[in-house]
Amino acid sequence: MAEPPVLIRQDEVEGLLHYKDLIPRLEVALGKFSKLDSAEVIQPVRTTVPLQKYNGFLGLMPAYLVHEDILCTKLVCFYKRESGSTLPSTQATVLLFDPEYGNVKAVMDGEVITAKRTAAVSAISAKLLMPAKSEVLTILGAGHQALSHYNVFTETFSFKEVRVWSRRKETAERFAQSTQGHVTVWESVEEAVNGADVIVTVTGASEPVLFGQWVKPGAHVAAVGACRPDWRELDDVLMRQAEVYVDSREGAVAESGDIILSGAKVFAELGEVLNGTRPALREKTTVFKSLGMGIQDAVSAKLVFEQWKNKH
Ligand SMILES: NC(=O)C1=CN([C@@H]2O[C@H](COP(=O)(O)OP(=O)(O)OC[C@H]3O[C@@H](n4cnc5c(N)ncnc54)[C@H](O)[C@@H]3O)[C@@H](O)[C@H]2O)C=CC1
Ligand SMILES: O=C([O-])C1=[NH+]CCC1
Repeated sequence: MAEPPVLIRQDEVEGLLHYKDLIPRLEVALGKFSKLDSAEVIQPVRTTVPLQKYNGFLGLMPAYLVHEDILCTKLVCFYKRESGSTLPSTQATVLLFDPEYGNVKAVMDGEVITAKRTAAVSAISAKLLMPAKSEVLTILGAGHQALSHYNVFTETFSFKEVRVWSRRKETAERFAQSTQGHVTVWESVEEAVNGADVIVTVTGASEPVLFGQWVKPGAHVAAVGACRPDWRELDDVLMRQAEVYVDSREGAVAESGDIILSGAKVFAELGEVLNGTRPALREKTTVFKSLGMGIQDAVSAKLVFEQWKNKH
């Protein structure tokens, strides 16, 4: 009979999941995904169950990586929160299975995984697409994703200046106090992104907060929020003037309001760039529209479980 699943708590996941291990595995997984070989990677577009009464959704995100034999699903609830709300906007749990028998090997916290794998994929996009000499990073939003993006972007690259904007100045100030390095707080998005080489949008907005007219030509935008077909973070001008990269085309055309409502064309998946089948147009203005993928959770969960087993 199978062993009962181990339970891996949030603080343990935090200590076990490191960007230096995670980024190379995510790059391999994204590349495999973009080869569109269903004998290698199986990942349906996430199923969402609306929670109308609470302004949220339950997302089911299964994935199977055949060669690595990783079978996993994440269950994630995400919500549109009013300004000043203290309720979390994302809650997640990850289940790692034994694919041969079907038993669950591990149940683990999914919040750290979601924060770190999303930020790591944005860092991969920046590595491929940001201008060669990038000095200024602006983060729009000051929540969980803002912090994980700050951490991986400052660990991976050397920006001369990091700026933050949030719709409440106090939140941006609290964020700036919580980071290891110096972060400047800006009161308007227009000023915060002026001259920025890399812009990360990690807000809970459902209307555009970043407008193309403010974005420096050639800048790279990693757009992480707005993951419903009627939600936006970026305006039509930016979406149409930029070369648009995505994690999954199938996911993007089903779920991204920024893509669907602007009519922007998807230029490439990150995995296609990693595979060398589509170019990285670094000299152009680029948007990486991130929606999040089950395979990203799957490789993260495998890594956490491996590290956990090494310690027990
Ligand atoms: N692409 C992906 O893989 C993932 C995307 N997300 C999305 O990333 C976004 C940020 O997530 P978290 O940092 O976990 O949330 P959080 O609640 O910790 O932070 C959200 C931030 O956005 C700001 N915000 C909320 N509503 C806003 C509005 N209408 N206009 C401007 N700013 C607003 C808040 O003040 C806060 O600074 C959310 O949209 C979430 O759904 C989350 C996980 C994965
Ligand atoms: O990939 C993910 O976990 C999510 N994408 C949008 C909200 C949660």
